[in-house]
Amino acid sequence: MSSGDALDGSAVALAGVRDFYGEDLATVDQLVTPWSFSVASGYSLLRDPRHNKGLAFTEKERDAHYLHGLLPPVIMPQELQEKKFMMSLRQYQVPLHKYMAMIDLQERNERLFYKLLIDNVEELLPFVYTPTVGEACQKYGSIFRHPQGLFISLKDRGQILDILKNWPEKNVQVIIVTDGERILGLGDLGCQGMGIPVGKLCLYTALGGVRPSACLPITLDVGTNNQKLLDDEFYIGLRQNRAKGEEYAEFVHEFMSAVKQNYGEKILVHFEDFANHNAFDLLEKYRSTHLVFNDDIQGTASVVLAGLIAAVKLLGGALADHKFLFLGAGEAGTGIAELIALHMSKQTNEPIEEMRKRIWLVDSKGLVVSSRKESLQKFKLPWAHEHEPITTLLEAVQDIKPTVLIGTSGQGKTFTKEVIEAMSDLNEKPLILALSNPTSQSECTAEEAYTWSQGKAIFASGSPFPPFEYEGKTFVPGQANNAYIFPGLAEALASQVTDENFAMGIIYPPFKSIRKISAHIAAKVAAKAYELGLASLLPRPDDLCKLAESCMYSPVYRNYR
Ligand SMILES: NC(=O)C1=CN([C@@H]2O[C@H](COP(=O)(O)OP(=O)(O)OC[C@H]3O[C@@H](n4cnc5c(N)ncnc54)[C@H](OP(=O)(O)O)[C@@H]3O)[C@@H](O)[C@H]2O)C=CC1
Ligand SMILES: CC(=O)C(=O)O
Ligand SMILES: [Mg+2]
Repeated sequence: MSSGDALDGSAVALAGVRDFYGEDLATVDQLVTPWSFSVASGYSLLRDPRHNKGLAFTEKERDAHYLHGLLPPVIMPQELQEKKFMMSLRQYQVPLHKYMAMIDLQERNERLFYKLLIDNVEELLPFVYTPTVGEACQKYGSIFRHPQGLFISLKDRGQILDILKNWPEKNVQVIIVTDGERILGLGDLGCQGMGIPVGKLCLYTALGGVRPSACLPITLDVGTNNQKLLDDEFYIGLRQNRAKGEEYAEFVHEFMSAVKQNYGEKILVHFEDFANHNAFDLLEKYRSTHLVFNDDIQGTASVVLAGLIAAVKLLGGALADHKFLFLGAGEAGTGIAELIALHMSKQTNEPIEEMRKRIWLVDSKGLVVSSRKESLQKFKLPWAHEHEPITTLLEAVQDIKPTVLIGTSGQGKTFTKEVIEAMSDLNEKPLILALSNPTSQSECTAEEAYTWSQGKAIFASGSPFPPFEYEGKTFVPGQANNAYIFPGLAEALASQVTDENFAMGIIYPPFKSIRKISAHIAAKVAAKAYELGLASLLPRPDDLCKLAESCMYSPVYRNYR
């Protein structure tokens, strides 16, 4: 196509956003891809991950699809394949090897991959997701085998719509896009950040039940400022420094326009792991024209609020009785802080400005206070309260006297023994959330939180920690990770925490029941949509939870005619 034509607003309006197949009069001047569809059989069926069943093909299917001779005689049902794969996976000692084995399986046999992930979610999540996915991104160039999403680089300017059309799935419903600048707490990983949208979309399917073909991972390669990667002979991205300013904005705008033109108004664009100097602006810029969601700002806020609502049940009192101190005043920190303030304002009928006064943030320069206003980024301004400057976290804890301490700094080991002890001196049950990922960047470990607080802390973390025994009592740390929610409702998640969970000090329900949790959250979201008159499925089904469960992707092999 002549690239510019589809990109301004008027062309988008004319072009018929749903014309995937190039059949509308409005699009006659545009080039289209000549798609053809055929039934996979024989060797190509075995090489097609979406339809491959490995040794599970029946005699009848082997007859009908020209598979005889291509497989050994045995017919192995999916359950036995699953058992076999789990046995071999457990042999690997190195987490990255488990990650690679899982990715290989996904590329070979998608349904078996998801069956494994769904049935063994607590065991496998740490490999497909944080912490291992962080290491995978750092080494993505060396372990790269097959592309699992779209790489759109600055070289593709003017042709982004064409690039989107190269993706084989037409009915995409959700895109997770990153530009790789703030990958977990590991910083700028450039094009190698692709592991994050790929991993997160696996969770949309495994945890949330969204079909895999509806999910599209995208990395926008605008360069990297990570010199180590630029010098790495196996680096897979553009070897240049990051585009910024207008060049960056125009590139992202072409992408956002092309996405809507190709997939329609309802496509969800989930922004992930952008640096905060772009993340807030992108959310603001596109929230009125696109269905956008920033997981680090909004998803994290929901999950943390859910944990706090549950924790308050354990502690007694109301959320507004608490005082919050954050280490880290970026996307996650200010996103969570704002949702807490909103929630407290709703609960107390007090203005949000009053509620914000109960929340304090520390950044790399110390406590965010009004005397710093001139030099603060916009998203920190609501938190710049009147106070003397304070430079260290320990002093901030001693002075502010928080009941809740939340780590969103991306800096490991910053909740020191002194900090945890100070929290424990101040509170009978200090609530400590070390949210930074991966494990290496966690503000403290579960063991440190429980030991230094002498078993008093209620603790949850962004990456998983195993249960820890302290003086004969077993503490099970919860995982405060946006994986629970990617768009969802905090109250719906909090209501899933049972008395049994509370008894172990957990403020999040276990991941093993995640599909039930997701259905419950989806039902609450749908109920809200009906309440607001936004739902299109009419009449309203009686049991929204059952409906949500019935819509979920099932990884069970299908029978072929
Ligand atoms: N558990 C979960 O679900 C989630 C976890 N996270 C994790 O949270 C972390 C932060 O992410 P995000 O908020 O997006 O990142 P940002 O870069 O937006 O924010 C980081 C903040 O930490 C501050 N900071 C950095 N170093 C220090 C230090 N030594 N002492 C005090 N403050 C410091 C920065 O200060 P300054 O502003 O001065 O630079 C900034 O305010 C990451 O590790 C990420 O993995 C993120 C989203 C979800
Ligand atoms: C979990 C997540 O989104 C992050 O650490 O960035
Ligand atoms: Mg993230």
